[in-house]
Amino acid sequence: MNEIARIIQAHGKSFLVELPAGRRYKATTRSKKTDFAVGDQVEVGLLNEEQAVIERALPRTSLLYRSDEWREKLIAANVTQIVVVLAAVPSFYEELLNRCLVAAEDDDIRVLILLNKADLPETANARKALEPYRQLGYPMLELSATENVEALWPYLENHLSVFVGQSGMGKSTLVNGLLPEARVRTREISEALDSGKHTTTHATLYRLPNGGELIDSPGLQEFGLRHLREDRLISLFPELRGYAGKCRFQDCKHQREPDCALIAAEARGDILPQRLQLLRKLQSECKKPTH
Ligand SMILES: Nc1nc2c(ncn2[C@@H]2O[C@H](COP(=O)(O)OP(=O)(O)OP(=O)(O)O)[C@@H](O)[C@H]2O)c(=O)[nH]1
Ligand SMILES: [Zn+2]
Repeated sequence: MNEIARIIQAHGKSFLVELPAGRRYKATTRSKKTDFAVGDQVEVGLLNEEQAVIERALPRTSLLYRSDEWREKLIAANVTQIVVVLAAVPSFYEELLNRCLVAAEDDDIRVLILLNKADLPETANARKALEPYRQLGYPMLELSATENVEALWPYLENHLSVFVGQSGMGKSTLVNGLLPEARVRTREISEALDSGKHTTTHATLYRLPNGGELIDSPGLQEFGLRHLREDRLISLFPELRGYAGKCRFQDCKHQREPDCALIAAEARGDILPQRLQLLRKLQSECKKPTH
């Protein structure tokens, strides 16, 4: 008899799935099909006490992935909130933050910008750099994972959240602070699946005591968004979308065309140069609409 399970770890072609009551199985796929992600609800057939086969994924409410010229990589499925983890040290890439914001808008996912390492004096500058994003309406929280993570709990309630951020921003430290026991347990499982290799390079889903769930994803240096449709891009920038269709030329690329509404808005200081810059960059990276 088939059961519905949740993928809680993905290791290439092998997966760890969990039934609602908590029982875990190593799972493989029937065919070569491996495009399943942590967070997926899947129908599985149980082979024995330890092993299962994934038959298919149930429809997803969201799918977060990155793509570049060569490949696509699934990050997480069914996520309802992206927690972008940033810190002043090592310094964060503002473009990566912006790419997360765009990806979240595309999938209708909520965002929380989490400025970690609040104990460091450098945090004052990072806070200043992030102020424009707060003004755009993105919720922001500042804390120190090594000191106290309590302030994060209310944001995680009733969400399937994913931690996204560059290496070194403190994602693992946050998970340790939130769930000291779960983390150790998962590392053991992870090592078993990987036949003893010590690794923390896999996304893992944790159930939270308050009803939410949390996915800790490996550090991200790049967030390719080639899969976004070029004609939808401007709508993924909440403060830019109002300018759509207001340029002199209908097919304006907002580069140096005369009477471009976006260039004018930037000159007035109404929009952030780095946001317009990313829009332009994505326009040249992304999928052309097919009519
Ligand atoms: N001062 C300070 N250091 C922190 C804080 N949180 C994490 N760190 C340190 O930052 C470093 C990186 O933390 P990790 O939790 O390993 O970072 P990560 O984001 O999980 O990195 P990857 O596993 O590479 O993706 C470690 O040395 C932590 O001790 C904090 O709140 N304050
Ligand atoms: Zn324009």
